[in-house]
Amino acid sequence: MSSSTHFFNSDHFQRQSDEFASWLVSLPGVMVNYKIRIADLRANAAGRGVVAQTDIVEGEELFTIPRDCVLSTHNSKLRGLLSHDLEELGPWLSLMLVMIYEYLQGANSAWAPYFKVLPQDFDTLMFWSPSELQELQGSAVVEKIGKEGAEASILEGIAPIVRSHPSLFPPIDGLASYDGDAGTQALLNLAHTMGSLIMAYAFDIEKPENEEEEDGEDGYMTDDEEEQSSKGMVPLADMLNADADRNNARLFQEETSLVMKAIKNIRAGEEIFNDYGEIPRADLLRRYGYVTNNYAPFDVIEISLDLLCSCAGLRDSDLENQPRLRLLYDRDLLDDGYDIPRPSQDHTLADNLPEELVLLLTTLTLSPEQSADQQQKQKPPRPNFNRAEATLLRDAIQRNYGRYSTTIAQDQELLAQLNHSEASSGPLAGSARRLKMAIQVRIGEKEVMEHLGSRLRELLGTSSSSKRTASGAGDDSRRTKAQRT
Ligand SMILES: C[S@@+](CC[C@H](N)C(=O)[O-])C[C@H]1O[C@@H](n2cnc3c(N)ncnc32)[C@H](O)[C@@H]1O
Repeated sequence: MSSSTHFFNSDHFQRQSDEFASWLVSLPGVMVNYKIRIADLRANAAGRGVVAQTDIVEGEELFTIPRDCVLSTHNSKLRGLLSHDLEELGPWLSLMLVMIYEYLQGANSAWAPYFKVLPQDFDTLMFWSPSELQELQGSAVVEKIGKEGAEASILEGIAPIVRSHPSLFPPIDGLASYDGDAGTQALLNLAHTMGSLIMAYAFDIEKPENEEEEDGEDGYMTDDEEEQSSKGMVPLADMLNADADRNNARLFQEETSLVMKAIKNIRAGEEIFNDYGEIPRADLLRRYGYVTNNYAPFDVIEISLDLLCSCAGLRDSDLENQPRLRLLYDRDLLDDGYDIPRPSQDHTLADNLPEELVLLLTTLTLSPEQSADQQQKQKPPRPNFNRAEATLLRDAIQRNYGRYSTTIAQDQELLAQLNHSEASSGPLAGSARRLKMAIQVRIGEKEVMEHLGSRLRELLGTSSSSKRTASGAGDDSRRTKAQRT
C-alpha cells in the first residue's frame, strides 16, 4: 500500500475504520473481542493495523469471521450469474474477476464497506516506474515482477468475460466499454488493483499449509498456487500487519469460521501482528510494498544460472548446447536462479548453500572427460564443494556484485539522509519512500554477497590442496547431504 489512499474517500480514514467495524460486527456469526481496535498507523507508514486495548492472554480469540463472510469466488453472487465455471480460471484470476465484479457493484455489493478500507494505491514493485526500479540495481527481484505475464493472463482469462457481460461489469470512468485501448487500460488497472490486493491481503482458505513461496513465481501467481483450490479476502484478518518474528496472532481455519487467536500474551497498546513468513526484503517489497529491518535476516542473494554458466566458461545455458545441464534438468534439479541466504556462523559455508546450487557448481566444474563420463552413465555427478566449486561461486558473486552501482557505505550515507529527513518531516511518501526501501533491499543483498565473499576468500585462502577447512571445503562427510541422485 503506498499511502493513505483507500477506496472512495481517503479523508475520512477513522470514520471509514469505524463504519467498517460496525458493518462487520453486524454480520451474523461475527465476533470481535472488545480488547482490540483498528488503529491509524499512517504515522508509521503502515496504514491501518490492529492494536490491543487491554492485556490479552495467549490463546484468546481476537475475532471470528464465518466462512460465508469471506470475499471469495464461492461466496460471491457472480458465481450464479455466469455460465462460465469460475474455478477454471484458477484461484488468482477467479478471485480477481469476483473482486472486479463486487467493486463495480458499488454500494450494492455485500462487501461495499470492506472495499472502503482497502487501499487503491500500492508500493508493490508492479507499480514502480522504470527509474524507481533502477534503484534496486542488480537485485534479481526486478526480473520477478512479471507484469507482462500477469497482463497476458488478465487479457486472456478475464477480459473476454468482462467484455461479454457489460451489465455485470459496467464500464467505469465514463468509458463506453472495456474494448479499445482506453477500455483495455481501465480493465488492466482494475485487475492490477485487485491482483495486488490478493497478493498482499488474501488468505489461502482451504489449504493454508500450502502458503509457501515457490520458485518460478511470475506476476501474481506461482505454478503451485495455481493448483491450490481457493483464495479469499478475510475482512479484519487482513488488517493485521506483520513484522518478521514479531507475530503474536494467527488465523485458525475451523469448520465454519476463521478465528484469529493470540499466540502470545499481548500487552495493552501493542500492535497485533500476523505472520507473512520469513521473506527476504526484496520479496517483501515485491509482494507487500514495504520493508522493515526485522526482515534483514531473511535476505538472500540470487545468482542466476546464466551467470554461473558464463563464469564457468560456457557459451550459454541452453540445454541443446550444454548436455551436462540436461542431466540436471531431466531430474528437475536445474533452476533459473539460486537463492543463497546470509551465511550463518553456525554452519559451514557448504551447508549454507542450497543443495541444487552445489550440484550445479559441481556439474559446471567437471572436466570434459568427467562430463563425458557422466553423460555415458546418464547420471549427474555427486555434489561436491571443493576448491573449484568455491572458486566458481566466488567469481559469480564478484560478477553479480558488479551489477550494483554503489557501495554499502554510499548506500548507508543515502539512507542516513533519508532517515534524517523522515525524522524531521514525518514518514516519506511516493518516490522518496520507494528509494529508501530500494536502498534497504540493495544494502541487504550486498551484505549477503560480502559475507559470502569473505567466507569464500577465507576458505580458498586456507584450503590449498586437500586440507580440510573450518568452512567445510574438502569435507567429504557432508557431501552426501547434497547427494540427490
Ligand atoms: C494485510 S495488509 C495489512 C493492513 C494494511 N496495513 C491496511 O492498512 O490495509 C498488508 C499491507 O499492510 C502494510 N504493512 C503490513 N505490515 C507492515 C509493517 N510492518 N510496516 C508497514 N506496512 C505494513 C503493507 O502495505 C502490506 O501490503
